[in-house]
Amino acid sequence: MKITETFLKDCFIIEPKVFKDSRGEFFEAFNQKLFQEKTGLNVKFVQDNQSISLKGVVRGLHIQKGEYAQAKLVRVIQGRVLDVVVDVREKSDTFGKVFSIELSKENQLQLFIPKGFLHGFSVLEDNTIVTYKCDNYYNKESEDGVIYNDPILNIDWKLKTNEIILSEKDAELKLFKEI
Ligand SMILES: Cc1cn([C@H]2C[C@H](O)[C@@H](COP(=O)(O)OP(=O)(O)O[C@H]3O[C@@H](C)C(=O)[C@@H](O)[C@H]3O)O2)c(=O)[nH]c1=O
Repeated sequence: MKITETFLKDCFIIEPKVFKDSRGEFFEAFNQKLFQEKTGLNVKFVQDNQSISLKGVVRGLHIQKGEYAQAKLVRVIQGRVLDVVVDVREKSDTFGKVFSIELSKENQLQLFIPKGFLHGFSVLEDNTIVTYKCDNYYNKESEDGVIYNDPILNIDWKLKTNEIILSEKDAELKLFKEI
């Protein structure tokens, strides 16, 4: 397992060690001990989520605030997404900075997102399955978010404008300057 910190502190790219043989392949999708050794972070995951989406879907940008803040470990088990995070930790040197990475079934990369980040992804292939571990439970009242096409963040979601599919909730999210 190779773990590399992105230019956003505490946000890591994880590349699992894949064992291939005549049957197929095997990899450890998560190993608490190795994760802690290589990141220095003691994260305890309590919820696993999975979504399946059509090409063109954008989910995000989402965050849970306060006592329900969540760190997440995201991977794709079918298809391809552009995974996007924004550092909104008030005292961070990289506040407001965006990081994005393609996660796919093929590249098997994972992104660890610390608490205090907005998170979203655009779906680049039909029937893409995204799964992610969270270190805190879902809490509707703690949800907040920023609209995907915020002019300050100016994120390139790698989709054509006319193919973007949003939930009603995501279409009404606020601007970055309001969060
Ligand atoms: C996120 C979540 C949703 N739900 C329910 C609420 C709602 O009825 C339905 C769909 O929820 P949403 O529309 O919020 O799902 P979605 O837009 O996929 O929300 C997710 O987006 C990505 C980008 C994240 O980072 C996640 O933390 C989460 O916010 O599922 C849960 O029961 N538990 C959960 O943990």
